[in-house]
Amino acid sequence: MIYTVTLNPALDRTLVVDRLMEDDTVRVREETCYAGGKGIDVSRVIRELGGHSVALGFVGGYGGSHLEGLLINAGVLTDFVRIGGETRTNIIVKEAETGRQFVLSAAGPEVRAAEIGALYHHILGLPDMDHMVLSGSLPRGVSPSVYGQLVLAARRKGAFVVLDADGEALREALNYRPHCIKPNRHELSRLVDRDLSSQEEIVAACRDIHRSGVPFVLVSRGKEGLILSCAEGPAIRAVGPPVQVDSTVGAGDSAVAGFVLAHWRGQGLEECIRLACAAGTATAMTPGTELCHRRTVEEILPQVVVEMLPEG
Ligand SMILES: Nc1ncnc2c1ncn2[C@@H]1O[C@H](COP(=O)(O)OP(=O)(O)OP(=O)(O)O)[C@@H](O)[C@H]1O
Ligand SMILES: O=P(O)(O)OC[C@@]1(O)O[C@H](CO)[C@@H](O)[C@@H]1O
Repeated sequence: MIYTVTLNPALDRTLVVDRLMEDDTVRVREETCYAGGKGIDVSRVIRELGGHSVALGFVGGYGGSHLEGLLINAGVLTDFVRIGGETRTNIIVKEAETGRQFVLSAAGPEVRAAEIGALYHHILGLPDMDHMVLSGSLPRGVSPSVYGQLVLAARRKGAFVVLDADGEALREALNYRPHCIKPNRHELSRLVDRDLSSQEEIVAACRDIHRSGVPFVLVSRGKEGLILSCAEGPAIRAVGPPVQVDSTVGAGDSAVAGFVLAHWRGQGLEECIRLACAAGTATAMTPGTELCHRRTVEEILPQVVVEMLPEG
């Protein structure tokens, strides 16, 4: 089974307006609400692509019940720990006239130490853990060392662990050797403490990370696709076809979902990065925080160009 962990889930509410204006009523033309947060997005895309996972993490209050209900309706299995605080709502405002999009990300509830302990023990007791995806920002009250502890727990249970985090949380977790991390270029630059722009610089940074015991680094690069750097063997690059982009929110999570699902199915690394790229590209074509559609992913899949990079 694939498990995903979202420590700070969110209801993602997208409001479409004609144009934001000061000192006047701005009417909302359309409104959508999805269960969000990075690990939850991964679970939703895995389901859309025909796979199964269990979404873990913290939910609380009416927002938490709403989020859980949305996931159940979407056919996503859930096994959350309930907390005293209220699950956050993130607001995305899209201006129909200009195409501009504003993402307002809420801090979310404070999580108590006892609640973190409950999640940790819950994870230790889970059966059949093949893959574990740890994704997203940390809620208030949770120390940056938490991902390291969760990586360790999942590794002890024999899982292949994928981590999509940033800053101190990512840096600390590397000591516990997740099998794969998924930074974008900016996250990778922060991690190695130097500016990375060219493909060669990115691959060299990944090589540094392999030396700390992480066998795979999947770097997402927006419309330039993805690079999968492997501790053993050449790096692989995937680039999708040109598409009409609407909103890239959730594209990175969709790429993680494609990679993990293909890996869970036992497919080779080239097929894993191909599905990652197709899912990310298909999500970039949907509005707001809507994620990819299976039919679009299947159309894009054969158009993704996958190639081995020369070893340097
Ligand atoms: N503008 C785009 N055009 C085509 N494909 C895109 C575009 N943006 C993203 N993608 C696809 O989605 C993948 C993941 O996107 P991106 O690199 O933006 O991840 P990210 O920065 O982690 O995103 P987020 O944190 O918003 O989920 C890319 O590697 C690419 O395959
Ligand atoms: O605040 P975090 O945890 O970094 O990210 C949360 C979030 O922006 O990530 C997803 C898109 O990647 C959205 O569903 C959600 O609102």
